[in-house]
Amino acid sequence: MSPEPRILKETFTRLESEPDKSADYFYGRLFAENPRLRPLFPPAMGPQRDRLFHALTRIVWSQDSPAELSAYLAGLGRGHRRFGVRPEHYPAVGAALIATLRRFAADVWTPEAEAAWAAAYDAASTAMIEAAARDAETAPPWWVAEVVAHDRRAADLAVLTLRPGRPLPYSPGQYVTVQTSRWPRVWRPYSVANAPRADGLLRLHVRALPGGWVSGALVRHTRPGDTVLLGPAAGAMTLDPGSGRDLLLVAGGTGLAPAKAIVEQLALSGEARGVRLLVGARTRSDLYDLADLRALEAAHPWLTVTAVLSDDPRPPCDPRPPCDPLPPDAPGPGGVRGPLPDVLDRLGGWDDHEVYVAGPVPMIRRTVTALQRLGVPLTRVHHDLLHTGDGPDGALAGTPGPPGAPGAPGQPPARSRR
Ligand SMILES: NC(=O)C1=CN([C@@H]2O[C@H](COP(=O)(O)OP(=O)(O)OC[C@H]3O[C@@H](n4cnc5c(N)ncnc54)[C@H](O)[C@@H]3O)[C@@H](O)[C@H]2O)C=CC1
Repeated sequence: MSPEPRILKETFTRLESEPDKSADYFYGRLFAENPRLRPLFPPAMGPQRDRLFHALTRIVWSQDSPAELSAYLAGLGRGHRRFGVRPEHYPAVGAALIATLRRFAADVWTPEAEAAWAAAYDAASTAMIEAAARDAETAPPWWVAEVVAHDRRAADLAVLTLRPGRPLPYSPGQYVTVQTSRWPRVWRPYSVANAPRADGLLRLHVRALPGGWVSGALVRHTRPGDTVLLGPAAGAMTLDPGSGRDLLLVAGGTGLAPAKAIVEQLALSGEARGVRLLVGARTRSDLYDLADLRALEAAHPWLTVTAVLSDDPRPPCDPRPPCDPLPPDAPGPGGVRGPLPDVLDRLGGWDDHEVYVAGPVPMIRRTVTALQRLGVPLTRVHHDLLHTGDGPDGALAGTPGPPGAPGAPGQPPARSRR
């Protein structure tokens, strides 16, 4: 290893040990010296701190993997276009970052450390600026989209259909960020729930979180005819074109959205791959899309959908067929009881499958750990740790963790709906 990554990691650990204080110092300094930059940031800075540390962590720990670092920085550069960030803003951020490191890593700070950070920041900002410039040649910084349908499936859940004013390219499994007129400069990630269509329509599954700014606005205060802004598509939870393996899709709650987009992609492509979709919900009434899923299952013999209820008051059953089915009033047979990560081993062998996992962050982490225990190589487990954490203090734009890792360092805990 060249000395620079070692120095970056050693000094960065000092910031990691005091994340709140160092982030406060960083932003305090940045805005005191550059007040014109404050309007580029959202009103509540708590979430921004998480994003800063997440990005720095990725940059520092990817120094030894240039291809991964370069892909990450390109995405970051493209994503920053929607905030109105311009090339001339970068030096001020770099100066505040180095001042923060100088202070919080004082015990290990040397001229070599200063030079290593200056070089790393210069390389990172150049990569971001260049990626943003390339992106600007073909894509807008954001898309204006009209809400063409708003299907309220429950008091706290809606399926929105959006029509972007111009085509928004994405792959099934990816997410877009959304801004509503109620909360300027506040963006939250939502997975697209359908494969790309000729008419360009996108569907989003949105659960209003308690105190959720954007999710509450989208579920309770949005009507057909309203407009929202969409950021560019991102995320690594996409089908591997080189793999013909059967798929296991593990979807918790609105984590169903990307799984459904992948199912639609396979239905359109005609690829002959078996797909097992496990749809996790707390209770039967939380299975907000089961009727649609049963219709897909009836239309495609390669698809098996199994509902998994974690908080059902009735006792669990043995899920091996013939399993105690969901009661007759449920929209279909074959339900299983238990937490999603815990039922995996009872439902089959997955070590030869390609697995996609989406849902609450703790569920993803536990599922990835369970799959690892069951012998699935981490290179075949795909997830994005998409964390809406919607609200004044809980937002973190979804960013993928390192391939196969159950959780990227620096991720804050998920907020529970309970
Ligand atoms: N690409 C992705 O990963 C996506 C993630 N999401 C996230 O999924 C979440 C969905 O929220 P809701 O619909 O309210 O889901 P929910 O809270 O109703 O939970 C859905 C399922 O996850 C399980 N679960 C929840 N917490 C768990 C834990 N700590 N350990 C194990 N299992 C757990 C539940 O038992 C249930 O089966 C949101 O946080 C959203 O940000 C949503 C869309 C896409």
